[in-house]
Amino acid sequence: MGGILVYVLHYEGALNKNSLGAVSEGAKLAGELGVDCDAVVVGGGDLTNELLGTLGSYGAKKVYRAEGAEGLAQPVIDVIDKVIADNGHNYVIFGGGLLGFEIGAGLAARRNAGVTMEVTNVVVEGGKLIAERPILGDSQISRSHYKGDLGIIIGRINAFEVKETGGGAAEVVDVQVDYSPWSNQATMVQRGEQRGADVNIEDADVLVAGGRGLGKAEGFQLCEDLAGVLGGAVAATRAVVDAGWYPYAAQIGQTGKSVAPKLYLAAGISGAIQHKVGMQASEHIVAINKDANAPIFEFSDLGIVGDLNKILPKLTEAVKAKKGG
Ligand SMILES: Cc1cc2nc3c(=O)[nH]c(=O)nc-3n(C[C@H](O)[C@H](O)[C@H](O)COP(=O)(O)OP(=O)(O)OC[C@H]3O[C@@H](n4cnc5c(N)ncnc54)[C@H](O)[C@@H]3O)c2cc1C
Repeated sequence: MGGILVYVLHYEGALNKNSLGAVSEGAKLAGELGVDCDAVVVGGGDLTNELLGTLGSYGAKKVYRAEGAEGLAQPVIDVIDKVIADNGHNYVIFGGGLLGFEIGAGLAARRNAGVTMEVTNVVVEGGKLIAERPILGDSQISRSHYKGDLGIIIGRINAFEVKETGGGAAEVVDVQVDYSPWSNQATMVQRGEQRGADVNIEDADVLVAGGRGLGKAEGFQLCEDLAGVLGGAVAATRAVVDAGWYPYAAQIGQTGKSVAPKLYLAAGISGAIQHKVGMQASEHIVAINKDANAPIFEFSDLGIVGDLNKILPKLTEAVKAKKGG
């Protein structure tokens, strides 16, 4: 039986955290199947043996390295296609994200494989992988069985936990690829930089989340002030991200990130199911909403009915005073 191959994204000499989660998950599953988990990377000179060797500590046995354009789907599809043709992997795992969707879909078409996206859990049954994904507003779980030689699994962002296994350096294997004539027709013109994109909301113990109740983009200053004194970070609902008030990197929920901080303070957020699924695992949930019937109060530990414009600055001052500043 072939092994599991995981695509690893990188940017400016650093490996992507979601991809490390996918490698950790792939290694765990490979252990249960009795096969190897390998990784594949595409890029240029910053992909050193030293950097790629570190994937061994997340459970990767070999790392296949191809020189090519990073950040575009078609060249990566060519590379993965070649690695599978040469080594017979039966599953490919992606950590998620738009590029993962595009590569996974292209690879499925190229190799006539099954593909499941937004996967939150993978289990081994009868020597095969089964991908599970929430459906119908996350109220049910759908299970994908794969027939044929290849199954493609695209995770939901942050669904797979990063785990170091303590393994030694992975072996780096260079792959020569004849790119398809169309694969290098597109070039990366610019990578978007987003305000707040550098904030790591998954690792914050305290999140102050803002919704449409903030009224306007500038309203986020109230959340940033409170998050600042609490040593936390700022999160957002899809409604405000879609409105351009805050970057997508901070979006919590079904189509954003899933978080589990010690404290999740929701200001001006109604508590829609699609938001709830991304934050309900928080240890303590505090909600501020002017509507006493807002759904968020149904799953909050503490609810404050009132105007956030008055409450947030007072909270910030109170925390500052308590800290003696
Ligand atoms: C397929 C799909 C996927 C989705 N994915 C996501 C997702 O990942 N994440 C997500 O968040 N949403 C998602 N949504 C959208 C979701 O359904 C809701 O529309 C969204 O979460 C609402 O955002 P909100 O709470 O900011 O806005 P609203 O629902 O408009 O709520 C604003 C709240 O602010 C309160 N308010 C107003 N003024 C004040 C004030 N001065 N003081 C205090 N409170 C005030 C109001 O009472 C209200 O409860 C998705 C929807 C679909 C269909």
